[in-house]
Amino acid sequence: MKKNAEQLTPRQIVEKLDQYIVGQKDAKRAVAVALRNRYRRSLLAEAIKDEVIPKNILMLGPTGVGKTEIARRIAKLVRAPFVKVEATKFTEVGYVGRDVESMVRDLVETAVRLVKEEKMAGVRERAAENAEIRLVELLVPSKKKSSSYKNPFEMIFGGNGNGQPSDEDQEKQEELSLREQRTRAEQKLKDGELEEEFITIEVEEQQASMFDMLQGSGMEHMGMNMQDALSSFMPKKKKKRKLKVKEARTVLINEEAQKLIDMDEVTQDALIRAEQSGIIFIDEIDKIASKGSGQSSADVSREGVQRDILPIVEGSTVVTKYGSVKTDYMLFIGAGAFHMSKPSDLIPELQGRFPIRVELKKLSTEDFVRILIEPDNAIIKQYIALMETEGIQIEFSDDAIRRLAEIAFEVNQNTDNIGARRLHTIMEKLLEDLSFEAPEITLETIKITPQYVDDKLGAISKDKDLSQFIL
Ligand SMILES: Nc1ncnc2c1ncn2[C@@H]1O[C@H](COP(=O)(O)OP(=O)(O)OP(=O)(O)O)[C@@H](O)[C@H]1O
Repeated sequence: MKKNAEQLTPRQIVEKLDQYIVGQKDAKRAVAVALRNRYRRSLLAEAIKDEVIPKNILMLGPTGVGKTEIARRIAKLVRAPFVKVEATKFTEVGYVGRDVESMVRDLVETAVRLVKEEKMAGVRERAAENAEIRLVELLVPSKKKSSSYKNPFEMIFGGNGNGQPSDEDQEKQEELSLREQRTRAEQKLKDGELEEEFITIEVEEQQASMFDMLQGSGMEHMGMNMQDALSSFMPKKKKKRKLKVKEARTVLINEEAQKLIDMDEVTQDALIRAEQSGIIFIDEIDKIASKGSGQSSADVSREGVQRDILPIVEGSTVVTKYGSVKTDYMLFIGAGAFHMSKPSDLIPELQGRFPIRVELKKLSTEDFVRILIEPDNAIIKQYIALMETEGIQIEFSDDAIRRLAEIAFEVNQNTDNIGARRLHTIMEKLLEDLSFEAPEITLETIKITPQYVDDKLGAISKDKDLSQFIL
């Protein structure tokens, strides 16, 4: 299914999003169409293809109502590289114009990780076979170091019980004995009998590259391929580590998979993936819209950030450590509450680049009830699963869930409205004691009733000062 996700119809995309996000139909439809348009564009003849640029989306709505979640889910659905940035970050002291390009660099970084993961998954079977061969070699090294040396396999299982061979036959015998040991080790590995045994393996130490060190120093744009140049001079450090066979296997599979994939190919594919299907989510874009006269220094700085962002959204080439990347066909989703400003307060050029506007609704008590129970990863399902690991069954009655939703709604009204995020803090508080005591509890089923909810949260939720800090 995932492979052909690009070909999903807008209706199917919305259905997929419905599995995770409650309501917000308009926003779901808008991103579904944007995605489908990409697919349509990919089918066009080259000449016209270059003329069709993605229509970026502006999501308007208060915090915690699903803006990021919709964008993130859609990216996951089609395995598109995705990054989220806060526009206000670029108004902070110390940021300079060029820094906005870091969002594109981060996107490429994400794309590289994504493509690498996919390619590693593609060679996993072969990597696992190679890792098994290396494990056998670690357990029974093909060359005996000395006659008194015992390999790890002998340490675990003792010698092979063949007795002392005569001098002239010794070499042959040893070879035979090693071969036999290797066959036995292979079998025991296969049967999972050695998983808990310890072996020593050499692992490469992670070293921060020069380029990584330069990042954020404002010098990264001159980095380009400096990392590659420098890394060829820097020897890779190896370190011995004692690990259980099962852990060593994971390390070895990873190492073998790395060897089997071609990093140049990964980089090339990642650059194309970022260019053709990257999604950049710019949050708090409303905070850089200036409604003032444009005279104050804050206005100037906000407008400055918009002007810095503009070329990226309009389409330009950004240099990254993996190579240059064009931003022309990336999808940009701007998001903000727009309480204090309006989209029309953005500079006209930027407004034009975000032609699709969708408004996300405030969440009601009814929405909260559904968010608690319906999504595939619903919060209540998560807590039930967590407690199950302790042998405890928690059961929420319908009216207890409604009570939780009501409390979340009330606290949002009375303090800050943080949308569905409130459900997380409320649930944490509700189950705080239970989470602590769970390992000692022998009772198998715990029923969460409205009374239980009120006992745990009633007093706090009614006290505005308290709920500000606790819920
Ligand atoms: N409509 C919804 N359905 C299901 N879960 C939701 C919904 N709205 C929000 N959530 C959950 O609430 C949390 C915050 O949502 P999200 O990150 O999408 O907020 P947002 O609207 O992007 O706000 P902000 O701009 O402040 O980041 C997430 O864990 C998300 O899963």
